[in-house]
Amino acid sequence: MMNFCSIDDVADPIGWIGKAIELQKKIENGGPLDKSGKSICLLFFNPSLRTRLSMQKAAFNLGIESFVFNLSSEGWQLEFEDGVVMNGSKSEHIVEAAGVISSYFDAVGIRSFASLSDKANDYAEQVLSQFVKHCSIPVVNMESATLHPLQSFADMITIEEYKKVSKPKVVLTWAPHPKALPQAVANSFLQWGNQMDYDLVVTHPQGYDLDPSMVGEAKVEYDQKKAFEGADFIYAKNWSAFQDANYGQVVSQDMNWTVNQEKMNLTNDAKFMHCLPIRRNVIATDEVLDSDSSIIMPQAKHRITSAQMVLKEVLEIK
Ligand SMILES: NCCC[C@H](NC(=O)CCC(=O)O)C(=O)O
Ligand SMILES: NC(=O)OP(=O)(O)O
Repeated sequence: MMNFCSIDDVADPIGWIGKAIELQKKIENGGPLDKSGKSICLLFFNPSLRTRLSMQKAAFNLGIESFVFNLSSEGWQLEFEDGVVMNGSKSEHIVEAAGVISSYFDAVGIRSFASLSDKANDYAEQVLSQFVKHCSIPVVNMESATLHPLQSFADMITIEEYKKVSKPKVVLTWAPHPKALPQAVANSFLQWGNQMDYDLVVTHPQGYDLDPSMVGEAKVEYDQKKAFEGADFIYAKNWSAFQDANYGQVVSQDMNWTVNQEKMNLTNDAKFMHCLPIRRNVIATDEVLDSDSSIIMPQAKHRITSAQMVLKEVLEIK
């Protein structure tokens, strides 16, 4: 066994340099791996279970090597502003970080939630757009400040699989939560839902109106019970306030908005959906989550489907 702690550990340093130059040629010609030779970097500024594991499983299914990097706990603190004098706490600029990642991998996935304090930066997608600007490889959104398209794509696949009518009534309902959460999942669900042949409704208490450009043609209904009538799909999600005056704040924790069986009985035998993780008996009751109407497990399983499709497309895998 050998260590590699200093040059003292290398018997033939000059020979190693020759060998390393040969290896570099192999790496440039598609890598020494006998699989697709493709690799992705999955960068996380925030926690994840489904996104991380479904991306890794999808990569595995495609013969792609995935490298997970929990940047906020393990990496250098990144500077995203241009032209700053970097004499504070931030050690590395996005320009170099993105450049290095681009030179190592074939694609990069980024998870970076909203700050919920700076609406302008969040809705300008400061972090994601800086990666897109400075990376020379495809960037995959693994939930950004305002959008979660891998989730919404999986949601649409799930609705397609379970719908019993050609134009289902799909209801996105706000539900209470103890913490301030981003609007990304709701925004993205509405963006994708607007592209489908759905009777699309969004219901929430006053004060939780979403960005009108995300709501699009969806009907806004402030009476949750009315919204549930005749629904084929109930999609529950919490989000914090979008309005300027109280952006990112919890303006209501009204437990009357929890999805329960009594409300599900108002629907057209609707299927219940949620992106997970879910707070049981806050967002929805155990009774709903453990009922036959709940399709949260197949929905989560389709995260692999959506991830695999996206990786195939961005990496042009035939
Ligand atoms: N990726 C799916 C949802 C992620 C995030 N939820 C959360 O942070 C929930 C955390 C909690 O329940 O403590 C959100 O709402 O955007
Ligand atoms: N739904 C979702 O994105 O789950 P994770 O946050 O666990 O990745």
